[in-house]
Amino acid sequence: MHAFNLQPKKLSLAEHLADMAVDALIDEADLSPKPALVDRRGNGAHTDLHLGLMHASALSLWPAFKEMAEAALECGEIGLPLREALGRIGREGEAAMLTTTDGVNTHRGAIWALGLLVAATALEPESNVASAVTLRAARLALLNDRYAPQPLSHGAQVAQRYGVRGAREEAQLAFPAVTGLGLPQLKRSRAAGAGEQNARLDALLAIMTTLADTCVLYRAGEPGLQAMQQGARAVLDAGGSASLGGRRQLHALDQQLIALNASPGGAADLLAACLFLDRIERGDGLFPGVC
Ligand SMILES: CC(C)(COP(=O)(O)OP(=O)(O)OC[C@H]1O[C@@H](n2cnc3c(N)ncnc32)[C@H](O[C@H]2O[C@H](COP(=O)(O)OP(=O)(O)OP(=O)(O)O)[C@@H](O)[C@H]2O)[C@@H]1O)[C@@H](O)C(=O)NCCC(=O)NCCS
Ligand SMILES: Nc1ncnc2[nH]cnc12
Repeated sequence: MHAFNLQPKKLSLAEHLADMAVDALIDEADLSPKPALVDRRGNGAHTDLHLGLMHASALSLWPAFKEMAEAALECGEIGLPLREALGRIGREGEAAMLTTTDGVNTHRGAIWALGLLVAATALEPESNVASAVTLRAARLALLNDRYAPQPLSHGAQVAQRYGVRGAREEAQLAFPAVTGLGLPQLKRSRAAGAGEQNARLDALLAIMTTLADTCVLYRAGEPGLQAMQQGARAVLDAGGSASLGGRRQLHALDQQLIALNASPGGAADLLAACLFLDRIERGDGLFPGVC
């Protein structure tokens, strides 16, 4: 008989989904070199963020993601009770994040996107194709949470000023930047032989080519958004991040966005959503060992 039990603990579905959401956030944070974002090299365009803080923030969200999955399992269907439970848990998750980061907004958009996707997966784990999961998430996002405060957030200010779609609409439309751009690019770059890190960078860039990132608009206006979209397109047109030409364009984009103080935090959140959905689609350990 062994002194230690070496059998891995069986995870509940909710725990497993929370693990996958946190893993996606940590993989996003670690991915380097991302233009103007926090990564292994440094803080990008941020003075108040660093990699350790992004990791701590991601880990602080595990209980919220688990609770969101549990709420979905308990409710069992898309409806106002589940939407309002997710809103409450999301707000508590935001509070936990802000306590961990001493008030710095690290993952507000990610709580929203991944929270909806975790709940949508838990509702029907066998229906794990990205288009089906995002459709369920959209149906949840379309419901009106009566208890949601209506602060004049950065996203709301920018939406008023420029008439763009922000994080709410991205979810309500079933995450077109993820299913139409990020995920297909991730798969194309892998198929073309790019290494995993470069395939993920290409997926981020594909999202950046068209996203109305309200973080960029708030910090750097329309010139910042144009620089982000055109610069990301230039990297992909030059052969992507695995090619020498693409790498040069990526370096130029990083410099340009930092000079403009334009950090694509919304695109980073959607890359995390993309990595989460990729794992869900592949069923990475989702069913065996899960109780
Ligand atoms: C519905 C909400 C998403 C609120 O949305 P709204 O647009 O009103 O609010 P914002 O506070 O602006 O947050 C939106 C965050 O979403 C990310 N984002 C931006 N553009 C997009 C986009 N086009 N599509 C998808 N996602 C997008 C972005 O988050 C990232 O950036 C944050 C860091 O931003 P940064 O500007 O650097 O930092 P700040 O401190 O805010 O400003 P600076 O002073 O530094 O310039 C970081 O958090 C990333 O995650 C936007 O910030 C939703 O949040 C909501 O209603 N929540 C309530 C609770 C709830 O219902 N939860 C549901 C649980 S499922
Ligand atoms: N890596 C990152 N850098 C800055 N803001 C972010 N928001 C989400 N991920 C981010």
